[in-house]
Amino acid sequence: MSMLDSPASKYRAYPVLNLPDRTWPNKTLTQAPIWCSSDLRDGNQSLIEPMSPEKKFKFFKTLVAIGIKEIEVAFPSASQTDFDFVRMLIEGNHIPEDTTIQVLTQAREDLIARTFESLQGAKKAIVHVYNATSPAFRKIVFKQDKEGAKALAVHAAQLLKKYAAQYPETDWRFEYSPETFSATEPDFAVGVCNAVLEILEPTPSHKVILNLPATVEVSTPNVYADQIEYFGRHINHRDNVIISLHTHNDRGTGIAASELGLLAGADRVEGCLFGNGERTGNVDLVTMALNLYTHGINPQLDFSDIDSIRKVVEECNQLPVHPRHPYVGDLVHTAFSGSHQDAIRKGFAQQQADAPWEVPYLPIDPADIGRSYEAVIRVNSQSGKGGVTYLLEQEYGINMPRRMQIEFSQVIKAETDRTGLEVPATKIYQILQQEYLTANSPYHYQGHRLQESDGLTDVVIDVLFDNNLHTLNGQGKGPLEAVVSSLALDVDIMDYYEHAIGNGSQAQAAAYVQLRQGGNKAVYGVGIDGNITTASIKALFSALNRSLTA
Ligand SMILES: CC(=O)SCCNC(=O)CCNC(=O)[C@H](O)C(C)(C)COP(=O)(O)OP(=O)(O)OC[C@H]1O[C@@H](n2cnc3c(N)ncnc32)[C@H](O)[C@@H]1OP(=O)(O)O
Ligand SMILES: CC(C)C(=O)C(=O)O
Repeated sequence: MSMLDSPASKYRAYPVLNLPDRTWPNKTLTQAPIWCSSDLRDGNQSLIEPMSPEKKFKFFKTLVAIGIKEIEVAFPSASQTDFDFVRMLIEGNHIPEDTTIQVLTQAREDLIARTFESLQGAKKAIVHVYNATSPAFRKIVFKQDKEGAKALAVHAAQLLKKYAAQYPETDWRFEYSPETFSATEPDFAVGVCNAVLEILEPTPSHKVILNLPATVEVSTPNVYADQIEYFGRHINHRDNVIISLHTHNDRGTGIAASELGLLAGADRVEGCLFGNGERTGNVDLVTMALNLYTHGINPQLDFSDIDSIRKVVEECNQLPVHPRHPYVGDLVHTAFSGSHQDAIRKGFAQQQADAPWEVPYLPIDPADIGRSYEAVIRVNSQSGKGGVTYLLEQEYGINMPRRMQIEFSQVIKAETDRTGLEVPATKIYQILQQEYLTANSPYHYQGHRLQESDGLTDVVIDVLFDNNLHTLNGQGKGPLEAVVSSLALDVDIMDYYEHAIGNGSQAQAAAYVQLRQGGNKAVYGVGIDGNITTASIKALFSALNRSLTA
């Protein structure tokens, strides 16, 4: 078997809705939707090993801490484990006042009865019932016509009311999903939902949630948005209905579909953290929320410590989050390539604390979600001077002059080309030491004494040369000129730069000297010392030795 030359013989596009007066393309998002996590139900039902009660409880507490107020915690009629989990939450009084648990059931009386039993004693709860309504499901799974599918939904709604009446101590809310909504004829989906509403009689205080799933994503996100806008226009009791989105990601556009669905008038989003869920996953609530945040909208969810949340999710789902996953992946705030690093480094340098975020290539300030800046720049053979410079600045306080950045990045490039590996900051500093700070041959500086008179500096320098101690004498307008004069070599100083590393009594001076010796090409040397003059003299010898041994 292989791919078909003519896939139309096997696959076809789903019909699209004719909605020429659609309004959603001209809208923008201005506020967060109602969020509902389906991690403990849709997420859980798609795992290789469903979560243990302990893991579910840990996940539940994490969802509460994030600030999610509606949490689909189980499919209680599916298993004793799920049933017991709901009981544990209720009997253990683990549900915060401002949080509502939600549970799912098929539209079957035995399952609905068991579902209500699991919720006995809850202060409030959402019971969510579904049946698939699309032509394929009617034909293949249920062997029903349209009337049959509608009757199943209506009967389910009647059962919700019947069983809710048996547990009057609970404040009940209801949710109905025409499963496979996005593959259902839009007018039929509206018809089924209107019939359900006639039974459930929504009110302003007890709105009914109509959840419109892209159970399998079958079209481009604009088609889903048209379906949502059409639904919102035609559904009865619109003011007492919460339109909820539940997108999956089969075509890779689950987030786009939910975002466009919100533009099209939806009020609520169901999904899972980091996009876990059946097949390619449910819509990722974290990405949706942080997409709002990076447009300046408070998502009403807290991801200030995104890595701790990821840790819990990975542990509970036993699935890793991809290193390229938006906002949270290990590599998503990291630049390896030279031009990105250069722009990021300049961006950080120019970013004012209270100004709008404007660091190139970083759509979010990693610090806002608890990430350090450590991993923002990493160096390999794709990197340039910006990355090397950034790491030395950040990790070691070394701030090389521009021309030395160019020279030193070539040294690092030679290393990355040789090994093909990343070079971490520690290794970069080690190379700086080997190449510059310990360039002690043939002149190994031992110490010096200075004397100033009449605007001139006299210097006496002790150096090891050929393993013998030599004392050199020189005079000049400053220490460096005096040292150069002591050498009796053809040396021109081309560039000099110095700065402090750290502050207070622990501060050190870093000095950079570029010199040209004889006909050799100009090279840099670096010296670091507690004394600025000593740092400069060390830098001069570092440059001289590098030139003589080049
Ligand atoms: C898109 C979604 O994610 S929907 C949620 C899916 N989640 C799950 O299924 C997880 C939990 N499910 C389960 O544990 C089981 O499927 C149960 C307990 C619900 C039902 O188990 P069983 O009674 O053994 O039925 P089974 O799993 O084979 O389900 C298929 C039957 O349910 C019927 N069915 C499927 N969906 C529905 C529905 N929403 N309402 C009513 N009946 C339905 C099918 O037509 C089929 O009936 P048939 O046996 O008469 O042909
Ligand atoms: C039950 C429904 C909401 C569902 O999970 C889906 O359609 O994906």
